[in-house]
Amino acid sequence: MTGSDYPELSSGVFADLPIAPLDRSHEPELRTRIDGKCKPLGSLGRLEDLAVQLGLIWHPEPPRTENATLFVFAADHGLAAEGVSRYPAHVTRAMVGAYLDGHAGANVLARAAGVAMRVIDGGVDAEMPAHPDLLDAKIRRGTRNSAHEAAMTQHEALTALRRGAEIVREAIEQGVDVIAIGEMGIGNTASAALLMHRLVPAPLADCVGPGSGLDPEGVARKLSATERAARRSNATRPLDVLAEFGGIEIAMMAGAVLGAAACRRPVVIDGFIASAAALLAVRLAPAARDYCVFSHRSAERGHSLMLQAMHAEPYLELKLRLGEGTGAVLAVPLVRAACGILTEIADLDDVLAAVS
Ligand SMILES: O=C(O)c1ccc[n+]([C@@H]2O[C@H](COP(=O)([O-])O)[C@@H](O)[C@H]2O)c1
Ligand SMILES: Cc1cc2nc[nH]c2cc1C
Repeated sequence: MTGSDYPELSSGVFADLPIAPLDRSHEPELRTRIDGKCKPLGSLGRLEDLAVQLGLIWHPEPPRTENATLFVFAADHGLAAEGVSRYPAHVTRAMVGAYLDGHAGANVLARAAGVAMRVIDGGVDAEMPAHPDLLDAKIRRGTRNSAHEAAMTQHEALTALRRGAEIVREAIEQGVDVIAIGEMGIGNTASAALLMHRLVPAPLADCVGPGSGLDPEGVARKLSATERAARRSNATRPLDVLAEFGGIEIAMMAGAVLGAAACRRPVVIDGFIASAAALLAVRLAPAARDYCVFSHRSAERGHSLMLQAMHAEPYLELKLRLGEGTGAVLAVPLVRAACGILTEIADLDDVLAAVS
């Protein structure tokens, strides 16, 4: 970690993991290599920029993208009691069961993309039965209701951040090349909207949307619940904003971004909620932005503005709004393709030499 503003982050898991910005001095050499490939100059468009990003992340080694893992962080939200979601809170634990059974949207899309998947209970509001594929990292059973009180203590928020970073660091040590992050948590678009409101910053009305499917009346109810939460605290410092408006899974995903960046690995960001976590990570450690690959533009209102705040242009526009990391895994084949530009496409000189 860098930034003396955050002595809390300079201890524990972050102490030995400083996040270095990418060394852009290697960019011209990477561009020259890509320009020398057997294709018209610039013809692979934005994939070439992604190849450069991967080349810089891995420099001086060639990039690797074979082993990709999606981390789905699950947690509940006290704010759900305010009627901010179309769906009841117990959907969170039901969906964790579906991931473990292997038949949820995330499982199917991850398999289609050749991405492994891990499920983390960061704070589901239930005693989850032990399961070999479920990582128990529960901080507490859901956050507190941020319309009435802080969602988390500073200690809980920091513990969740650290745990997210640790999970990713261990995975990287075991050979994961590409990290993808996603989430499950009924009510978490309200929490993400509050983080966005303070961290972009932007008016709440530009941050709050239908989430998993509220009608206009529901969106108005969600806006007034988030306004009540916002009136309770004027926090703007990222760690305070996180503790106030919470999201244990959001904290863990932010930690995952910081962990991936510290270990110099690309981290593929899913939709609205995962992007709020990336925004938090970037506000804590701006250099973490260099390691983020923004997968898709969610249909959720506010996502475009949030992406803009990070100067991010996502690769896919599929009107997805499922979450769970579904958009992130769909972008992994693009990440692998971009890697192949550097590592596999033949040089034009060699191709021409074969016919001369
Ligand atoms: O990723 C997105 O852009 C996205 C947009 C809307 C909803 N979701 C998912 O829906 C849930 C949150 O919706 P809500 O309405 O309960 O706040 C949560 O489990 C997310 O994974 C996800
Ligand atoms: C069924 C269901 C699955 C989800 N996955 C992510 N958010 C979700 C919300 C609902 C309601």
